[in-house]
Amino acid sequence: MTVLELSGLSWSVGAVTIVEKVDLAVDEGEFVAVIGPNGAGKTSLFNLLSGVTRPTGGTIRLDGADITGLPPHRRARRGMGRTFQSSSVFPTMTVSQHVALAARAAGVKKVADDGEGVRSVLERVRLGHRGDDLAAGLSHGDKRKLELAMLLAPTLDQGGGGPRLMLLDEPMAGVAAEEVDELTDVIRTLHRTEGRTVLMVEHHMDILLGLADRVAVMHHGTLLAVGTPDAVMADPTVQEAYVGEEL
Ligand SMILES: Nc1ncnc2c1ncn2[C@@H]1O[C@H](COP(=O)(O)OP(=O)(O)OP(=O)(O)O)[C@@H](O)[C@H]1O
Repeated sequence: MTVLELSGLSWSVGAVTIVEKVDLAVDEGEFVAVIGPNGAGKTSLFNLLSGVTRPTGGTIRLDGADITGLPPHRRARRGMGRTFQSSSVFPTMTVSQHVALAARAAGVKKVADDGEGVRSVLERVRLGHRGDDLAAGLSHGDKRKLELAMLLAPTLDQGGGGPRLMLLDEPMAGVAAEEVDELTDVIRTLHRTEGRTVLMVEHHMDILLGLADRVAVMHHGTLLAVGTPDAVMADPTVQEAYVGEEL
């Protein structure tokens, strides 16, 4: 079943077209990676998907319903959650307090910082042992895990299942090489074991092998190619787009 469907999705600022006529259908439980050279329009596409910016053309459908004009919080209520490219944790708050705050901000009542709900969410992202620590002391990899926990938190009162569709904007950015495997594992679990649909912006193809079902390549705002990681890597037009950059 198609969860997310983009048709002719476009975004221009003045005379500059930044996202141009993107067509993409994502099935339930699928993992689609969005890659592309710097400035290709990946984050702009995510901003359109999450409702941070309004498209100047085209439509976005979630579970068949047109959500093109809905603000971010209404999309969140329909099961869409998003992380941002830059890390957004507060250094002077503890890890548990972050999760509780994210839950309260989404309207979950009676959330205890040290409660069972918060603990179980932290365990799912492998931060169960860090609940009382200040976020300032976390490594980049652990900060990214905390952001994932905060994405799950708004559904704490319904078992903490989290959004059915997760949009992850470069979750590996700034993460040390030795932490990448574990973070990849956490994301894989959220996807496979929990049956969640994931869209993820990622620069490094090697991370996506074994994680993504399909890879969508953006270039100059358009979708250049969509296919399995192997097919996309072997595509001469993709290789050409990446000249001078590592695929
Ligand atoms: N609000 C805006 N106004 C004008 N131009 C913008 C705006 N937002 C983004 N752009 C431009 O649109 C293009 C795409 O930017 P975007 O951040 O979406 O690319 P990206 O693929 O995510 O890049 P990176 O890999 O470097 O994060 C860039 O040339 C950027 O300068």
